[in-house]
Amino acid sequence: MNLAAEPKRLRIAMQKSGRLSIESQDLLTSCGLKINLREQRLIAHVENMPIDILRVRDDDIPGLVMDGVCDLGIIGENVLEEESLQRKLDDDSFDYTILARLDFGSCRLSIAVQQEENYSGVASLEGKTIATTYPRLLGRYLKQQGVNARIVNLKGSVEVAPRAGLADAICDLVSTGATLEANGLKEVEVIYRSKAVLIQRKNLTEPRQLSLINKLIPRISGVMRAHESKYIMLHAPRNQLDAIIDLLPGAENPTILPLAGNDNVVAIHVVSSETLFWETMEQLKALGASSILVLPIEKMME
Ligand SMILES: Nc1ncnc2c1ncn2[C@@H]1O[C@H](COP(=O)(O)OP(=O)(O)OP(=O)(O)O)[C@@H](O)[C@H]1O
Ligand SMILES: O=P(O)(O)OC[C@H]1O[C@H](OP(=O)(O)OP(=O)(O)O)[C@H](O)[C@@H]1O
Ligand SMILES: [Mg+2]
Repeated sequence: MNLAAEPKRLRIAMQKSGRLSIESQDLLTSCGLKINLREQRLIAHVENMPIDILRVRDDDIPGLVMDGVCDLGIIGENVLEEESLQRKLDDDSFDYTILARLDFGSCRLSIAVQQEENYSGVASLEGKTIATTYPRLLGRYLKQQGVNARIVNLKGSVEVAPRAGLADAICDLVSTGATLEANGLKEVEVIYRSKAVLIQRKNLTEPRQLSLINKLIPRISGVMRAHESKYIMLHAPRNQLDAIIDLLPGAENPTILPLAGNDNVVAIHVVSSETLFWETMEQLKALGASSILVLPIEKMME
């Protein structure tokens, strides 16, 4: 067998274990990739497509894609942007393309100070020490704000730095704010908002790989659209049809079906682009609707 003539398998890097790993894997699985992750291996083969999944620390993913070791990567924008800024400073290459902004990994990079501190704006950080895992993003923000502060680069446990006397403030990822609260800190400035993204390396030219990517992208959009959408079914009295349809979010073209043996009631089926809130369900019920079902949608293609 002539191995050199074998087309290369597409390599996708994703986080092995952490905040992005389950959703990255679920996304790929929902796109039809059969991934065998039973073994704790670095590389997992996709059984039904010429794709390999590399499972690594998230910090390594931007570099693996920028250096062309992997073709695609799923990564938080915060880590991607930090790596890009670092590479710019080092005069290193930092080329990539964002193929899709994903619907998970939402968080913000924020500056926080001790709860009892009298914070009066970003200027009050002048001359202070700020601990962070994101020195380049923080450095860029402080420069834009014209503030001189000392940045202490920590790889973890940033939130304990003020109490440990290592810093006056921190700059760390926040989602619910529970970590800050548990450590006696308050969020005072949001400096960056992040989501997970799918990135592609530059200079990817192999036709078979490009056609695989062109197949994956609409599937990813379809999965994300399905996550946002719901299939709603209900029974409605005919004389309240208009009022009921008005209450259904995104129900431009509902399907109206007759019910056997009852001319006064119809079934309404609708794909809604939004969640149906309990309040709306209660209003529907008050208008005489019954048997209201809200179902998740697995896949969508238009
Ligand atoms: N609280 C959060 N809520 C939502 N997304 C988050 C949250 N914290 C982090 N993220 C996103 O998930 C990414 C990975 O976070 P995680 O905490 O798993 O990283 P890590 O500890 O550096 O993992 P690794 O061991 O792979 O280096 C972050 O870079 C960010 O994009
Ligand atoms: O605002 P919250 O909802 O509390 O989330 C914020 C925390 O989440 C992340 O850490 P994670 O829990 O992933 O653990 P890690 O510090 O080990 O990465 C992040 O580094 C914060 O510490
Ligand atoms: Mg990491």
